[in-house]
Amino acid sequence: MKANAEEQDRGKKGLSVITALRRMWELVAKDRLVIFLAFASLLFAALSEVSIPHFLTASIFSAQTHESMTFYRNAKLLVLLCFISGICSGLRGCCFGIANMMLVRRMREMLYDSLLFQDVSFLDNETVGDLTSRLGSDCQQVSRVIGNDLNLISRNLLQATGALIYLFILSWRLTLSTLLICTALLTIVLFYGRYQKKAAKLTQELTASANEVAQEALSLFRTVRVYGTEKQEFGRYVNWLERLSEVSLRQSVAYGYCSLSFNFLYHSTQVIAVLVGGISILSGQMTAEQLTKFILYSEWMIYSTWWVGDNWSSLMQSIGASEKVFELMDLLPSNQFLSEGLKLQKLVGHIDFVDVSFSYPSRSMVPVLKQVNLSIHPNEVVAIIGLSGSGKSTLLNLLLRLFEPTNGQILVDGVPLSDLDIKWLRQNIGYVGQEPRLFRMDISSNIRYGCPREVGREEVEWAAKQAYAHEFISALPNGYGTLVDDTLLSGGQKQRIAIARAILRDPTILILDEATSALDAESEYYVKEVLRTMQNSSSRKRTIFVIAHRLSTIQAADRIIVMDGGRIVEMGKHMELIQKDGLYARLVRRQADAFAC
Ligand SMILES: Nc1ncnc2c1ncn2[C@@H]1O[C@H](COP(=O)(O)OP(=O)(O)OP(=O)(O)O)[C@@H](O)[C@H]1O
Repeated sequence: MKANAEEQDRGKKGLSVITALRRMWELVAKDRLVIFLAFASLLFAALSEVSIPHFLTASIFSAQTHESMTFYRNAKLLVLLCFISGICSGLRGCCFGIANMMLVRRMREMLYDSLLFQDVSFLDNETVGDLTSRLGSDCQQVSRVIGNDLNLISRNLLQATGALIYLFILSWRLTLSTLLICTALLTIVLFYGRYQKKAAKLTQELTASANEVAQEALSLFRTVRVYGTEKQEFGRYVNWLERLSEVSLRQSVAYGYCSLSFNFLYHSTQVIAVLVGGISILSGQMTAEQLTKFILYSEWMIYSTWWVGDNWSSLMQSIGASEKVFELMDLLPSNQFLSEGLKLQKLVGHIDFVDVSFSYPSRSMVPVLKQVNLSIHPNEVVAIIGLSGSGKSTLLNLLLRLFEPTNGQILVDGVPLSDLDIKWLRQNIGYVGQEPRLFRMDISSNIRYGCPREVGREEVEWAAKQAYAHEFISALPNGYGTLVDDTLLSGGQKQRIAIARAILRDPTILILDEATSALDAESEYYVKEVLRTMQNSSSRKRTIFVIAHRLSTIQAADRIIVMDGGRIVEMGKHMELIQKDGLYARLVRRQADAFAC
């Protein structure tokens, strides 16, 4: 409890600059050579740049006093300094750019890796739009830290320090006035930086929400069109944009105040320098050359101070954006990936649900499964039916270990599911979900997707034939090489590809979740045939679960399980259940009536 409270407290305060920079350093430390080279070239470039005004003024005044030797020496040094600063600046930019690229790449890699290994329930609390926004714009914003912010802060700090030392040598009195002005400027810019950090966090959140709304509407484009809600969706998006504009407006006003202060203070330095310096020249305490150098270096210093502050506020924005990214990166992977687990020599396909109860983490008070007891024999074909929401898919989700039972346990070949190597088990399960989704790749790759072994073209075609998908695939312009995505094929075609994908794995356990619901009557007949072939195949037997609303498919099962309100209420063969005249018989009658109508 205490640790939790501390964590929350830290979350509220936000990430400190040091902690954020340390985290970023850990990400790029492998390539520290590039970073050292970047800082070394930054040092040389800054030192040579800060020396240029001195030699520039010295050259001009030595020419005016006809000291040709001094003039040529200064001019040569000036050329050399220009070369050094040019080469080192180029090297600095290149090295910081590389470091930047490495930082953003590793950040995205680690964030994506962390997201992919979360529990399935993680997505109940986070939205896809928000997460892709973290991966995209937030990581991009953080990438400015090394290549831009730190680079420019260090460069300007070095130059300001060099200029300050030089100014003190020239006139400590004048320097104190410049220093006072710089301190005022820095205070203003630092306050502005703090404000920017907060504004950046808010901007990230609002951008993520806007993304989320747009992603939702675009992915449900057909629904939006059919219901004519384009204007409504546009309004939802614009609502977030308006809030974003308000924040940007406030940011712009703050920036305006900051620029105004800079201009005022900058010109004050010049006026003070000319007034005090002019009096000093008149009284013979200073030469015109010294005053020129002073004005050049004080300008340099005030500009550097401004840039340090400006880059500091940009750094604050980046750190603001990094908070949620690091938070997500720090999430521990799902327990399933933490331990190795057992791999059985051979999976037989005997499954026991023992007193299994379950409620979804996002609705922990609502029981979805209540003390389910069920024993499935190897090679048995089990059909699960029941009213919508009775818990059929949930039961099979638990077998796939997408969620853990709240109570009770599931045994596979007598071994608790939680003790098994889940990756190995899933390799032995073929799964066709309620709404099979296809990846944006060719059909052949879609069928091969996730297959644990190398498969050739013949095997892919064989699986497609088994799923009665070969014919329509061959009729496509590029056959198995046709690029598809989730929208290009009909529901039934997508389901047949998903069935081919499941068959290709040669699974011991096959799960078809409403696999026939999107198929036409002819395809449904073929799928029934697939089930029958698999059941009767002499070489390979499988335990098969089918959730289907079409009773014609279910009748072929060895056993029918009827669920209601998270419990198994009936179990048996078709005829037995019809004679029992319970829920199953009612469902059959209801479907028969529906067809008669
Ligand atoms: N991720 C989730 N978070 C919270 N509740 C959920 C989640 N998924 C499903 N539920 C709830 O669990 C209950 C059982 O859902 P389930 O999908 O298992 O039913 P089903 O019998 O397969 O229904 P259908 O035949 O309509 O697919 C439903 O009340 C549903 O609202």
